Amino acid sequence: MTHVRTKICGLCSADDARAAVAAGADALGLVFAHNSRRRLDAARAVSISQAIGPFVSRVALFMNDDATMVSEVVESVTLDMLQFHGDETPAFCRSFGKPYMKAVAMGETDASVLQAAHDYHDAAALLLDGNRRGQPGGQGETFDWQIDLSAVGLPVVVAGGLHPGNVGQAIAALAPYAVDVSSGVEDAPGRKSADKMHAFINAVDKAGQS
Ligand SMILES: O=C(O)c1ccccc1NCC(=O)[C@H](O)[C@H](O)COP(=O)(O)O
Repeated sequence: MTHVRTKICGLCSADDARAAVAAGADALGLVFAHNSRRRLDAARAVSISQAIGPFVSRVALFMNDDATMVSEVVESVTLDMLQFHGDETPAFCRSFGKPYMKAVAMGETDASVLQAAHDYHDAAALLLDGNRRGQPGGQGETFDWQIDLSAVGLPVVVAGGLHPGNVGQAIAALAPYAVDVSSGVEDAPGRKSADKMHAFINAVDKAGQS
């Protein structure tokens, strides 16, 4: 039996954050990327972060945002990890003194997970997302799960187009450390569904038992 962890991304309210914690999420994602429809301002991010209880990780997302903006977020919001979705270099990712996760855009044929694992060898994890390079994540797009991750050497988080009905298949195909979901547990853009979050985490737990 494997405990596959779940990160729920793109929380836009304190109520949704509480519901995600109640559903059993291991980590919650707060989006600060300048090009996101789920982007938070500092005041809202602080209120969401305060609503998240202990033992649940708070992860802040960025995509080609400038260092000053990232530093301001790191200074004003309680966070456990940073997640970078753009062309940020390894030096940029590690420069904020927080553990970080680097996203790899899998929605194109030449995405090399092994190259990313080599370049970002000090990352806490690699997150494989279904978007094309340069496009924002969180669009509900899957990627081809028929890939061999055995040589990656870093924890892998699978994201992109997951929902309660397909996350079991993704886990069976890729045996990831964790899965990450945003659109697949929403009722409307930026509004999470407590029922869908429960169904998603139940499906993850079930897949980890088989
Ligand atoms: O969510 C966004 O708006 C966003 C914008 C820019 C970069 C990344 C963004 N989101 C990343 C994610 O939410 C996750 O990787 C997510 O699990 C995948 O999203 P989805 O396919 O909607 O489940």
